[in-house]
Formats: sequence, C-alpha cells, structure tokens
Amino acid sequence: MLLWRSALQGLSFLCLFFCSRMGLLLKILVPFVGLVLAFCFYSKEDFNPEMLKGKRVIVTGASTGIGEQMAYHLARMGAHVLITARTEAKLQKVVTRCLELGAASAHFMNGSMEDMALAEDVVKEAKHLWGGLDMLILNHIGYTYFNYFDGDVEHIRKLLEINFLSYVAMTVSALPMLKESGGSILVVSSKAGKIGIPFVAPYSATKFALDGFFSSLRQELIIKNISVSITLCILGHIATETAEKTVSHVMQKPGAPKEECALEIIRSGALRKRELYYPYTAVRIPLLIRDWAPEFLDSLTRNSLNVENVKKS
Ligand SMILES: NC(=O)C1=CN([C@@H]2O[C@H](COP(=O)(O)OP(=O)(O)OC[C@H]3O[C@@H](n4cnc5c(N)ncnc54)[C@H](OP(=O)(O)O)[C@@H]3O)[C@@H](O)[C@H]2O)C=CC1
Ligand SMILES: C[C@H](CCC(=O)NCC(=O)O)[C@H]1CC[C@H]2[C@@H]3C(=O)C[C@@H]4C[C@H](O)CC[C@]4(C)[C@H]3CC[C@]12C
Repeated sequence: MLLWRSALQGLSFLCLFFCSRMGLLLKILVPFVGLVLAFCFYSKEDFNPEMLKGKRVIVTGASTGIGEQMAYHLARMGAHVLITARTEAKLQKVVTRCLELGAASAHFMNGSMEDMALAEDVVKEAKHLWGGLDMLILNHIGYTYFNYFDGDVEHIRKLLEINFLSYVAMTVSALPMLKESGGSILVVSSKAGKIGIPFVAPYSATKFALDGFFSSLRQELIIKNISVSITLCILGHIATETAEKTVSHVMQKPGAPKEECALEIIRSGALRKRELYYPYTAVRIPLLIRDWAPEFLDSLTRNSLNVENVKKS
C-alpha cells in the first residue's frame, strides 16, 4: 500500500511539475491531483465521537467562531470543556449551550492571552477541576488587520505574545498532565502559516512561528518516547463572522463552513494526526506546489484575491 501511495504521489508531483509549465494546471490537473492525494492521504479512518466521551478538554478562543463550534461538538460528544476568551458574557452563553448539548461539565475563564499568567492559570484551573487534562486546543488569535504591512513593529510584538507565546506558555504548563494522560495538543494555524499570502504579514509571522516551534517540539517528544501528540491544523478561508467582516471584499469565494471545520480539527486531534489540511484541496494542493513552483503559487494566490479592493496605505 505504501509503495502504491508513493507511486501515486510521485506521478502526481510529475504531473504538477510538467503541466505547471504548460499552464494546464489550473483547469485540469489541480482537481485530479487533489482527488488522487485525497484518496492517498485522507482515508476516513475510523473516528468515533465516543473517543471524546469524558475527556478533559481546554479550548481557547471559544467565545465565537471556530472555537465556539469546537466547544459545541465536544459537548455533544460528552467531554468536559474549559473554554477561554476575553468576553465573559459570550463565554457564559457558550457554557450554557454546552451543558444543554450534553457536556460532562462546562466551565470558562475570561481574560486576555496577552497576559502569560492567564495562560498558565487556565491550565491550573483544569488541574483543579479535573485533576488532569486530555486535550489542549490552542485556537485564539488577537485582532489583526488585512492590509499592506504598515511598518508597525509593536503590532507584531503584541500579536506574537497573543498568537504564539501564550500557546507556548500553555503548552509548558499543560505538558506534565498531558504526559500522564497520553493526551493531545491541537494547534490551530493557517494557510498563511505555510505560504506567503499578501496583506497578513504580522499574522502570518505568528503562524509560521507556531509551525517552527511545535514541529520541533513534536520531534523531541518522539525522541524521548513521550506519548503526547501534536496536530498542526492548517486552515484555509473559513466563514466565521470575523473573517467575513475582514476579507469578504477581497475573497472571490465564500469561506468553508465553521461547523465542519471545527469537527475536522477535533477528529484529526483524536486520531493524533500530524497535520490537518482544511479545506483539503484548497490547502493541500498549494502546499505541494509551494516547493515545486513557488513563483507560480505566489501568482495563483494573488490572482485568488480582488487585490484592487485593498486600499494602498
Ligand atoms: N476564519 C478563517 O478564515 C481562518 C481562521 N484560522 C484560525 O482559526 C482560529 C480561529 O479563527 P476564527 O474562529 O475565525 O476567529 P474569531 O475571531 O472568530 O475568534 C477568535 C477568538 O479568540 C478570542 N480572542 C481574541 N483576542 C483575544 C485575546 N487577546 N486573548 C484571548 N482570546 C482572544 C475571541 O474572543 P474575545 O474577543 O471574546 O476575546 C474569540 O473567541 C484562529 O487561530 C485563526 O488563525 C486560520 C485560517 C483561516
Ligand atoms: C485570503 C486567504 C486565502 C487565500 C487563498 O487561499 N486563496 C485561494 C483560495 O481561496 O482557494 C485566507 C487564508 C487564511 C485567512 C486568514 C486567516 O488565516 C485567519 C484570519 C482570521 C481573522 O479572523 C480574519 C482574517 C484572517 C487573517 C484570514 C484572512 C483570509 C485568509 C488570509
């Protein structure tokens, strides 16, 4: 089977390479290669929602968007959830809904992840509530603009605190409990954390940092035979309220559904996948092109946006 998959992958790469030169890539081979690779890599392994029953799960950035939907899926699966964000009223509503949906328990802690002490306190609260932790879902992001980089280095520093260093701080605090439970870390990242996308330079820097840190940490856990999985979730455009408000004027297609995205993140973490690509074709194909024809990918990405609608600063 492995030989079969390697042969298919090699054939797919060759097709991509030759047809990218002949300009056929866009119309014929991208869907074909996407299907082939989806067949190779994306078999619906047997995920069972029962896997999450009674599991103790922290979800950050869960007052709205993808994080909110992940909380609801976990509740339906009978997990214990501890959710975080800044807005207490929204968190309270999500907790109430989680209990209605069947969560084994549901609690929240509100505050900004600019504060590393909060990052650590959330993990301490999980220990206090449950005596342990099975899954840490790192999902929150700070506010970012979608425009030409304006030279504001302080914005990048602040975004690194919220989008990257707080993820590291929570991981450091949670690792002892995750080692004990053989648990999982799910790191929500972006296509903008793997390839160059215009108008998101500060945000993209924080997502690339996540890949570097957690991919290195995963290697160390394997070397030390520590059974804690790390799943890096590479997302394309998802139809959350914030994303639609931020980019609807430049996107040529609607975002993917946040509910399905949330379920795929949980599924990939429960199956201890190395990486999740969602939507599969919109994310996996560009990553394959990235290393074979980077300039071609850059032009594809620019052409996918209504660049003229972004005001030049
Ligand atoms: N939507 C998309 O197109 C894509 C999303 N992603 C990733 O998916 C994840 C979720 O995105 P999405 O659901 O769209 O984001 P949303 O903006 O919908 O949600 C962000 C969450 O983070 C919380 N948050 C914001 N600022 C802070 C802060 N300073 N400290 C703590 N929490 C904070 C928000 O709550 P509150 O304001 O109450 O604090 C909210 O719960 C992110 O990691 C994002 O990078 C990746 C690719 C595409
Ligand atoms: C515009 C990006 C997608 C470009 C692309 O893939 N085009 C080809 C195609 O669509 O097939 C978006 C990919 C990632 C998005 C950004 C992100 O990672 C999350 C942020 C979430 C925040 O709430 C709003 C803006 C985001 C920066 C979001 C903007 C759109 C993307 C860059």
